[in-house]
Amino acid sequence: MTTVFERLKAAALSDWNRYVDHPFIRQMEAGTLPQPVFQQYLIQDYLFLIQYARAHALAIYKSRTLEDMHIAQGGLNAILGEMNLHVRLCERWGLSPAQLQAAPEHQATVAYTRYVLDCGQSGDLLDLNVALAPCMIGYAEIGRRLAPALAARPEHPYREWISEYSGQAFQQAAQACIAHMDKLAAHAMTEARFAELTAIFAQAARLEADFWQMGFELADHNA
Ligand SMILES: Cc1ncc(C[n+]2csc(CCO)c2C)c(N)n1
Repeated sequence: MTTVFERLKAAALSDWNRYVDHPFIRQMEAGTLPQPVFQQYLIQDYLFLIQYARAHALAIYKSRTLEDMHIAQGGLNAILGEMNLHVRLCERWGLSPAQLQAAPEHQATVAYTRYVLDCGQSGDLLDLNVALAPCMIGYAEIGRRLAPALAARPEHPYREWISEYSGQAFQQAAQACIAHMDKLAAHAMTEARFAELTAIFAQAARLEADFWQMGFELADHNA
C-alpha cells in the first residue's frame, strides 16, 4: 500500500528533489564541500536542533494518547543524542557548546524552525508530524544515497556525518516516522486535508533546501 509519505513526496516532488539533491549534498558526497561551508551549516544545525527539540516537546503536548506521547518522547531523545555529533565535530574546530548556543541564528534557521513550531501550534499532531517529516525522512534518504561514497573512500572527510544518517538506528527511526504518519492519517486525514498537508510538506522541503544554501552564504560572508 502507498504510504502517506510516498503520496506527499510525489505531490511535492520538485521541492523534495531540490532538498535531497542540493549541491551541498552532491559536494558532500564527492568530498569536495568546502569545510567552512560545512562548519557554518553545523553551527546553525545545532541551533536548529534546539528548536526542533521544542517541536517534539510540542508533539508530546499535542498527543492525545500515551502511545503518541512515547513516540514524540523518542524523537526528543534522538535529537538530544544527535546533538552529540555536532558537539564532537565542533570541539575539533575549537568551538564549545556554549559558543555554539551563543551563535546568532540565521534567518533560514529561524524561518524553518518557527514554521514547524507554528504548524504544530495552529494545527494538530498530524500537521506537526507532516512538518517534521522532511527532516527525518529526507536525512535518511540522503544517508542511504551517500553511504556508497563511504565504502569507496575510507578517509572520506564527511564520514561521521554520513555514518550517522546512513546507520541502521537512524534508518529505522525514519521508517517508524513513516509508519506513524500513516497511523495518524488513518484517524485524521480526509482527501481535502491532503492538499493542506502537501502544502506543509512542500514548504518544509523548501526550507530544508534553503538551510543547505545558507551554509554557502555564511561561508562566503565570513571569507
Ligand atoms: C536542517 C536539518 N534537517 C534535518 C536534520 C535531521 N534531524 C534533525 S532532528 C532529527 C530527528 C532525530 O534526531 C533529525 C533526523 C537536521 N539535523 N538538520
